Amino acid sequence: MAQRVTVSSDGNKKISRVRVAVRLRPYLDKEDEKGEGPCVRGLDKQNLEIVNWRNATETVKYHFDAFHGEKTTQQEVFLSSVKPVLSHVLNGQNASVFAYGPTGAGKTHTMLGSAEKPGVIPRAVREVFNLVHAKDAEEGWDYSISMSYLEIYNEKVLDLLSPSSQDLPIRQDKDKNIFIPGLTNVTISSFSDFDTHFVPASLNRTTASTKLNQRSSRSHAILLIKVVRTSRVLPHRQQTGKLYLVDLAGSEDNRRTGNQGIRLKESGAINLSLFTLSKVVDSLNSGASVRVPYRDSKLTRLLQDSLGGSAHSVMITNIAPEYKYYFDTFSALNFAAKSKMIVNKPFTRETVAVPVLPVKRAREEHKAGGSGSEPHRKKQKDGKTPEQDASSPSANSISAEPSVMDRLIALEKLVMNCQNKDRLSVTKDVAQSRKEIQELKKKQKEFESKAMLFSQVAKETPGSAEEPVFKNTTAPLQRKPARQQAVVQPLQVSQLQPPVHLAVFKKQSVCVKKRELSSRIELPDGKENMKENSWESQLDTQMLEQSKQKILHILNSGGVKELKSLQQIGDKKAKLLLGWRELNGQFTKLEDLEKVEGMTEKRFASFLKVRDQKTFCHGHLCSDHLLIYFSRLFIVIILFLAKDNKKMANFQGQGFIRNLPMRFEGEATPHPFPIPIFVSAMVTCTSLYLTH
Ligand SMILES: Nc1ncnc2c1ncn2[C@@H]1O[C@H](COP(=O)(O)OP(=O)(O)OP(=O)(O)O)[C@@H](O)[C@H]1O
Repeated sequence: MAQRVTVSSDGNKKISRVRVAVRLRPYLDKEDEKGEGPCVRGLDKQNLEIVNWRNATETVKYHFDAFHGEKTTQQEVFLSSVKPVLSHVLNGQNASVFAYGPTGAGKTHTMLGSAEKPGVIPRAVREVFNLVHAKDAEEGWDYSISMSYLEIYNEKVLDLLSPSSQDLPIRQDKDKNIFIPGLTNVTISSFSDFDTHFVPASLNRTTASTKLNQRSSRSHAILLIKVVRTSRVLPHRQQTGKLYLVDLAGSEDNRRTGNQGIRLKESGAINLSLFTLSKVVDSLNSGASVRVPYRDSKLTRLLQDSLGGSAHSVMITNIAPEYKYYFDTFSALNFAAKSKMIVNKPFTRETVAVPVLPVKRAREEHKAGGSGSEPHRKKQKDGKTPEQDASSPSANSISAEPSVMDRLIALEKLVMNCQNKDRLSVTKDVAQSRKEIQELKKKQKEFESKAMLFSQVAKETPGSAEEPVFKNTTAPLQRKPARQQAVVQPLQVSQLQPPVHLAVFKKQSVCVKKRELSSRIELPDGKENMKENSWESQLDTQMLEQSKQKILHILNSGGVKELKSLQQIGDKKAKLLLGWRELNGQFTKLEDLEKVEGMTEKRFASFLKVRDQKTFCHGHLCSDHLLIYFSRLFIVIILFLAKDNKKMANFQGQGFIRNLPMRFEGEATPHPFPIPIFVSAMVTCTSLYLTH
């Protein structure tokens, strides 16, 4: 009996950049759309250009690993973009191919294809079998191939090979491999065997008709092909390579898809997971110290290995030529451009068989009910087995040292099995065993107390409990410093536009009104007042600017929770905002909000109103405001003491002391005693402060 121990090391990890290919689908047969001409076109085998929406006379150019034009065949896409990564799977490494792009752009066509034009999935599986057969003869390895097939629908992981199963959990083992306990894993011995399982399972996938696609995928589908090869000679090295073939659901603009009800809910889940995918790519590009939000969606959790992980990855971005897809195409190309910055570190996963002490067998027998002949992992009737945690004792890597409990059980077995010995020696053995058992129990208690102590320390250590398990501490990612590799010349020009000044904003609140007022009032000695007035306006403008920047920051980088912290933004609106951002990129100004679906002009106006009120009442801004009030009070007192009733009248005219008692308003004769006035002014200022 032997058990398997992991021997793969970090030493053989080489850097492998995510390969990004773009595929342009041909026009679908609507003659009127062809008349407009395409919004995007290929320049050569790696370059393409798209019309610049900011300036229609210019184009934005992109460079990728491969560009597949509308005439490219399924075979050509497979040969140039997919075939090169397949050989790694036979060497115990992971590889993934995923199709990305807007709805109706040809992802399913690329991945699945049709009977006449088979896509990447059937071609890749056939090729894996071909490679295995070619290798089989020449080397001393035995190969075993198995498959799993799942979809992520409305943030639920569903087993397509076992459709009755519920939402499955996603886990990570101690070697940082992602796996799904309970997911069906069926052994396949030939391509036709694969077909037998795959075709009916594909029919289980959730699809529906939308305005943009008759048969739109409403879920992300992931096919996993696992290749395990075992050396025929001792120590029976075993290498496990996984191939993920992913057909993502397309990003959707619901104004165009016409989605409602359940379709709208599906669309929300799709857009949200694609948005998280985009955030993951951003985090990976911004440096090793940034937390990568893999856990924010099931999709990114599952693709963790393919993005910044240990897989050889290929992304095929599908785009459409029609103008109605323009913004989807533009944002898909930007996503593709930033994805090619990501580097992975593939390595071989290998285990070797090591002999197990007989006591280990005793333990297994004990677990299996004592029969010893029953296999530990039960096979289902049809050869399907649920996936196991690679770190569990039944899987690959187990500590070679038998536990105290194992040894206890083994001792007891020894005692039970010695019926042929004579009584004396049995008694002697039993006494000896008891002694040993006592010692072992003592040892076990020691271990337990140490373990408890250790877990307490771990809890108390700041950050240790919060440390995300997916964080790869052993292999820091290497990334190029430059973030943008796409050649985006016209965009760069337009990005140099001067920033929009706050003063031109539609709803400008108090400060602008004041400025207008001050310019209208004729002051006899206006110089001082103008100065004071502009200083205040400046302060107000700064506060508004700060508030505006804060809101823009939240709009551009916040998740649903942060967006909901904004006034007037509820759960639904937050999701719409995220969707808008996913499709159109960053909000450059608050007015962009008006373009978001469901944000009417009226709602936008009330959003701004609340924003202005918030600016003046919110936390630290209030202290600035208080400062203004007390400065005003100070000026009023000086004017009062200087008996300058005229200036005071001007001051009042501008509403600076609007709530002060009438008698303060510059009487014919100055007040003989200023203290009551001062007290009254203090009370007024405080009440002003509180009421704001
Ligand atoms: N390269 C191509 N050649 C011919 N037809 C294509 C090509 N790409 C896509 N199509 C056709 O375009 C239509 C939409 O394609 P497909 O269903 O693959 O889009 P999708 O991106 O998967 O959409 P969704 O995200 O909504 O599932 C289909 O009828 C498909 O046959």
